[in-house]
Amino acid sequence: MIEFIPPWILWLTAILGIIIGCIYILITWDYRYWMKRGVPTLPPKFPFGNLSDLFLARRPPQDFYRELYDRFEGQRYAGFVAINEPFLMPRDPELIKSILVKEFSHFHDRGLPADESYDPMSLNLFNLNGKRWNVLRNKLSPTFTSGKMKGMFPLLRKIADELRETIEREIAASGSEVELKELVARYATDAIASVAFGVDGGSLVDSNAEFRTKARLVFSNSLLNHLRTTATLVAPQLSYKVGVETFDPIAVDYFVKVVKEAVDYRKKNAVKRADFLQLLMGLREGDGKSSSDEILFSEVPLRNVSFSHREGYIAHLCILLVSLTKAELEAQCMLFYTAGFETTASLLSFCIYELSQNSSIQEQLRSEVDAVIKSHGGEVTYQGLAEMRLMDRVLNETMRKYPSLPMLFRECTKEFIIPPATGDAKRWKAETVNGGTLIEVGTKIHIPLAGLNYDSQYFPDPERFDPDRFSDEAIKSRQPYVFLPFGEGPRICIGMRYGMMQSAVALAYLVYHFKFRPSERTTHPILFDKCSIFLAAKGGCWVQISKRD
Ligand code: HEM
Repeated sequence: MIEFIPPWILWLTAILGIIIGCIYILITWDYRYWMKRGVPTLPPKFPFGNLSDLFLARRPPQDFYRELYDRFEGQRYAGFVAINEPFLMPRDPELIKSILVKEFSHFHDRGLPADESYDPMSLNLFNLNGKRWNVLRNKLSPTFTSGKMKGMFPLLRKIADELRETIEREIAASGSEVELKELVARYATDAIASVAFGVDGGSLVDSNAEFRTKARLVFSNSLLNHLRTTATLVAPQLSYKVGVETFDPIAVDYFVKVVKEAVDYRKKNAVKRADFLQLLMGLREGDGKSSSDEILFSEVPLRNVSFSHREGYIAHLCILLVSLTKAELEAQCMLFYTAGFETTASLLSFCIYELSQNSSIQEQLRSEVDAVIKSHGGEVTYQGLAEMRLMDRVLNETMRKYPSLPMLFRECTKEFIIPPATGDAKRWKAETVNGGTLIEVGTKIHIPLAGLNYDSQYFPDPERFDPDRFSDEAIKSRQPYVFLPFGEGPRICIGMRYGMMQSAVALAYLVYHFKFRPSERTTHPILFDKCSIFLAAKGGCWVQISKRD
């Protein structure tokens, strides 16, 4: 038979065989990485390692990380492989604290690509590493000071009122059954457009406004988008090598155009606003004095810096003096735009879904909102929001049950040894360093938020929606570092306070004007979308909404 096969086919088959063989060896080379170190693990499978279910969208990311966490009950940490990159999953809150805070100098990066030649959008604060991140973080921190937040408040209130009007229109046109996720995403999109860029997003008025349709592209739950996000987050090195882009290129083009027009308009008309875009424009033009840290830094004379630190000091100073490039400015805008709506939309929609299922909590919250609004002259005010204690607990409990991201990630940037603990299983001496585990530079860390949030030793009866878990006493009596919806340490979410305020304003409006009941279109307990690394309900988040009398 073989003589009938043309030789070129034989050659091609042989070459293909060799290529596949090489890829196989390359990917599986380190599959015994954790086993060799005596770290609890599961056998990886070609080609996705331990993350096949995540990559192939066989299980929602939230459920996936929860199960991975639960399988290693009693262990302080476990090790896995994402395609060919080893990652550590810490379970112990003390170890988590070390990684995020105490030993931050060993774990200051997320290990994501940040390289203009690969993708200019990767130069954003979330991706940036080391000193570049540090400098930019200091420069951007003034975006959400208390003063700026107060300034944003009237804008948010106006958009929350537009949300109310839109829901009323929606009910009048299509009945009381409403899909909330998209509605509140439109609110959050318009809010960030207005407070950060001074632009009218117009997506509440028109669901097909370009600002919204392009935003949808970034977080669409298509398999392709799922592969892109998952690969960038959990196997960044490989994604970098194969050129996976950070955001959808059509959305990027549109948004870059919007930012350019806004910048040109402000320059041409000498318009200045106290917002994020203005801050960035100042940095772009070299007016970097807005960061208090920077001023502090430049005021330290060189002679006062110890000799061993001079090199770092000078390097730092040089970076500070360099203003933001055009690509850096656009990358920050794109990140703030996208970070601002998906997380808030997820939080608000799950929150209202839970309120629709728990009518007594809904009523208690409504009583609180009514009372505070009444005591503030019939208005939702900045001060009034701070007085809504149950509101804060309800939002926190929502983030416990529905964390936007199923895990936090870091990369080890300086060798670290996890010290042994008394309860650790016995291991061969050769596997350990002074009885501890050596974490090598480049090792990725995935902190399983979804697992911690449902661990019954920290949150008894975890499926129950119970805002009292976040009363002052309950927080005090709980082990710290088990609830981290915004992350922790120097890389904590920069938009945390704004995200909470934006959600609270909308929730106050919604609870004040409407009542919510369960809809049969969304199951209870909720099923999550398998194709979205950001937590999303499968088929949307439906509730029955009626106007209050
Ligand atoms: C409810 C709303 C939000 C949630 C739940 C959320 C959650 C998170 C989480 C979990 C992280 C990773 C933190 C870590 O690794 O320790 C993060 C980082 C970040 N978030 Fe948010 N976020 C929200 C809203 C926002 C908003 C409104 C913005 C901006 C307008 C924003 C901008 C960012 C940025 C820039 C980072 C990267 C910070 C850095 O690496 O220095 N987030 N967020």
